[in-house]
Amino acid sequence: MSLDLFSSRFLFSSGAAKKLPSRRRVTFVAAAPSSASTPSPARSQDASSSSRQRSVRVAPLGPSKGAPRPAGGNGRTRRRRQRRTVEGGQEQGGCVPSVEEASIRVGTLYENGDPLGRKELGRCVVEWLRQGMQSMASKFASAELQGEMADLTTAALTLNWGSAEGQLGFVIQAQPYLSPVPMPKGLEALCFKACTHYPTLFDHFQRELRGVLLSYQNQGLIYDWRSTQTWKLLKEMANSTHHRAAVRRTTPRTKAVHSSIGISLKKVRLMQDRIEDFVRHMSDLLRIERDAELEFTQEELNATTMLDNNSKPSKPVEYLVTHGQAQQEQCDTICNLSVISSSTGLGGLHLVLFRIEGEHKLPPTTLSPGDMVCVRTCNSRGEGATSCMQGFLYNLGEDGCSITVALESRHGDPTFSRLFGKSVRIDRIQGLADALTYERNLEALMLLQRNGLLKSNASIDVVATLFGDGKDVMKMEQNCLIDWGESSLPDPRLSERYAFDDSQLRALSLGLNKKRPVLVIQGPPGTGKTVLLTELIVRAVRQGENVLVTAPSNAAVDNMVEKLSSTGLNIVRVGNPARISPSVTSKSLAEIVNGRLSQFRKELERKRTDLRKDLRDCIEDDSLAAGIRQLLKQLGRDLEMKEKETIMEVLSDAQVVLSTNTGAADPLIRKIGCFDLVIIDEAGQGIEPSCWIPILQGKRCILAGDHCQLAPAILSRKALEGGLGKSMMERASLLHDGLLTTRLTVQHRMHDSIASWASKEMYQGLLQSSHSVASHLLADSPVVKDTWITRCPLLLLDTRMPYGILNADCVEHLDPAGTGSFYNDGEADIVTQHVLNLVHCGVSPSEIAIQSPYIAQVQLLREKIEEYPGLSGVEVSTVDSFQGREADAVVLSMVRSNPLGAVGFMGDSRLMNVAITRARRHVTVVCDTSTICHSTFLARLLRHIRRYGQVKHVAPGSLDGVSGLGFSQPTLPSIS
Ligand SMILES: Nc1ncnc2c1ncn2[C@@H]1O[C@H](COP(=O)(O)OP(=O)(O)OP(=O)(O)O)[C@@H](O)[C@H]1O
Repeated sequence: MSLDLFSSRFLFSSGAAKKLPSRRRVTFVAAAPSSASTPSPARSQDASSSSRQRSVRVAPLGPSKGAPRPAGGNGRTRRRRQRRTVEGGQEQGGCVPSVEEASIRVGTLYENGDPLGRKELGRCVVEWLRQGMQSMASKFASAELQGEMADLTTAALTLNWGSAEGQLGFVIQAQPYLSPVPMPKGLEALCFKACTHYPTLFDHFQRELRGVLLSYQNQGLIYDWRSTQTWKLLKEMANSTHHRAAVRRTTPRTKAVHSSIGISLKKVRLMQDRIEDFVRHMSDLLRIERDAELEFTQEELNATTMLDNNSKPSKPVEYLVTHGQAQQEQCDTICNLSVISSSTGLGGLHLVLFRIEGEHKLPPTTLSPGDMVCVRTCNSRGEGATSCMQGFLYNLGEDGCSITVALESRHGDPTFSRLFGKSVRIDRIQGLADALTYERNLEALMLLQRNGLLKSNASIDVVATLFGDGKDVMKMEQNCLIDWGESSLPDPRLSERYAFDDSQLRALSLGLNKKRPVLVIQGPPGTGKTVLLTELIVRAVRQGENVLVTAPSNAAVDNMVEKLSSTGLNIVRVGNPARISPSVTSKSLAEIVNGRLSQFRKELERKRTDLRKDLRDCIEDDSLAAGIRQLLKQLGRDLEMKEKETIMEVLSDAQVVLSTNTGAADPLIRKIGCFDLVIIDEAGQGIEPSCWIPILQGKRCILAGDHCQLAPAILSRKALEGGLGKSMMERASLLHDGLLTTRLTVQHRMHDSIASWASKEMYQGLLQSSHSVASHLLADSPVVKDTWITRCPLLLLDTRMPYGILNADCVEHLDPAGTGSFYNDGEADIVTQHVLNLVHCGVSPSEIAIQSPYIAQVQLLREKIEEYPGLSGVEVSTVDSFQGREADAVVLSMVRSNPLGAVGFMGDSRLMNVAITRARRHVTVVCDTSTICHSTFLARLLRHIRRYGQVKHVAPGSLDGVSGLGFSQPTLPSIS
């Protein structure tokens, strides 16, 4: 249906409404009233001619380009939009609507829901509408007075205002009454929008009609305004289903928007529902995992060997509850300790000093600072008598008799007081269920649920992005609240440190966009995530942002601290001092604060000494002594106060704060307030609840990592299957068609023969090698001898001899400690011999890393390597703990050798991906190929090495060249 408003013929002023030939085709001539309040036939011609100037093609179909949008969006955007429209209108000249406006299809406008609000239209437009509608209302009301109502009613009913066509008819009828009223200058577009909007017009008309009728009633012209024909007719229309449907189409409730994210409240509620489901599910999984951890912890504690029932508790054996050689890797225990003193360390930790009873020294122990320990009192047999108190080993005293443990005392109740005067035992337990971590994860979920979508939440854009749907994200972008584009870099190629490749530059540019709430940097091994993050942090600080950097593990955080140390930024590492790597302690909060307080402490100590001396001198004088004691107490309080002040000073001055994900819940960090940017490194390795701890403290976040490398470590199968093992990074990278993610594609670490295996196996062949590293070898270094080994990027040392013979020394053994770990003595010998060879060739020990997925093998290898002083500096570690790092030469001991072909951990593609890709120039895999090839994944790796590298059959201890390596030879024959 298309109606030309000004070809319409409907003569109100005649007082006789003509019956319309058809409801589908309506033609009117609207005679506008002589004045705003009393329309008169005399002025109708003028009105009609003036209204001709703004002819409108009415076509109740879909909206056209340039049609005013329905109310919505936030005020700022709307105003901007209005301004733009108004400016456009002015260009067309004064009150005359533009051609674009004139051809607006008002079909959707006239029927489009709730009235445009007073705020939206502004006072001038509302006044303009009021005048027009008052004039129309007066016309209706005067018809009632003049007894012409019957005709009017007929006209109205014919138009059937309650129907869809009727609404359009109403809009058309209103035009002649609005035309004579001059539009407020500069607001023509808004007036135009309002005068074609059925609910708005109806709303104003109704209000004005009531006013006019009321004034008639006041003048005594009518008895009760409510019982007039006119009003009843209007109410009838208002109650019609069509009218209601038109108004209901966009009800105010659905149109109400969240003022921070510009999304309708209805959708925000959906988002909140999603958050609540997520929080409920994750909390359940955390609880399941926690139970599994507790069970495991209990088993570990129970497994701690006690003294034999029949043995006499004779000293000094009882100090060390011995475990088997292998068992020491899992659990080490020291008994017969007494509490000497306690003091409060930074962050509210209670540092408790224990000393071995009597004149004895501490027994040899594998305990080292940072180890998680359980502290209990014990009886003379070493049996635990109280429940376990968790803590960390802070340090082992240089006197060889003492040990300090940092115990948590979060509720102001130092429960360790019950340890005083008792015999205490300390157990190191790996995988001890950490109550604090669990509580912090749960707290983060609770905060997400409670505050996630609150206006006051700094990270609301991040929450909305991660829990909204595609349309929500688009809406936020349309409203200019967020921006997914790249920021313009001053000169991206002028990095002081690296010539970044294109994918790195793109990530850098996206990461510096302050309006981007979430960026996922997905980077395969060696693609420069760590160096990129370093650069990003430097530049973010330069653009005025303060940054919180976290990672799931202490090792990964310390890795970032190391990288940032050389940038000149003011960085602070927050966390338990016992768990911070010694190489970065200078950047730890405790160290910095201690440094700043050293003078103050010295001064305070001097005052204390003087006061104590005074106290001794006046011990007789009670009041004087009491006064001195007060002063001593005051000194303690002063120190405490000064410590607090200094901590806050250091933290608020810091441009970058670093901690683990769970460490970010530290009240000291929370006190700093909101960060501009939160960066999570190794994000693929952390469980999602832990990532919410830092994320909720920042305005935007960057997750960097690789979900093809190590995943979060989950103990419970049920929790794993429930999704706890899926990292936030993995989830985010699948959201909104990959909108949040950018990929790094060029690796700058490995020889291409090494990288091409990872590329094929894990990255669909998309990982390219930078030219600068694609062919680099050990032999390229001027200090390394040119031998066939140093010219070989991939080497397989096969413990299975040709014709399937296996050396008896090279079979796997289960750890007798019952840990489930395996070791392989023969393989350990071969690894050691090979490393010796590499060192003989000139490879620096610090550039060699030995890895194995089995802790028992790692322990064995450490012992073997320690036997050779020339090998000191060679890193021996589990694959997990070497993630994020690199070495020129990597030697991997696979351990498994059994007739069943069981490969255990080795079949985990992510683990192998990490293990192999740590190497820059050379990888040696030591294994029993006949066992390993039972895994198709590993068989492909062996094939790859055979094709691009060298294979040798080896036996341990063969110094005569039987192995083919000639281990006794310091220099090896070159293959060239
Ligand atoms: N643009 C570049 N130019 C030269 N070298 C680079 C560049 N980017 C990264 N590198 C080098 O590549 C190596 C790997 O970088 P980095 O450790 O940052 O990678 P990563 O993605 O964090 O690796 P992984 O995930 O395996 O830990 C480093 O030696 C680094 O110095």
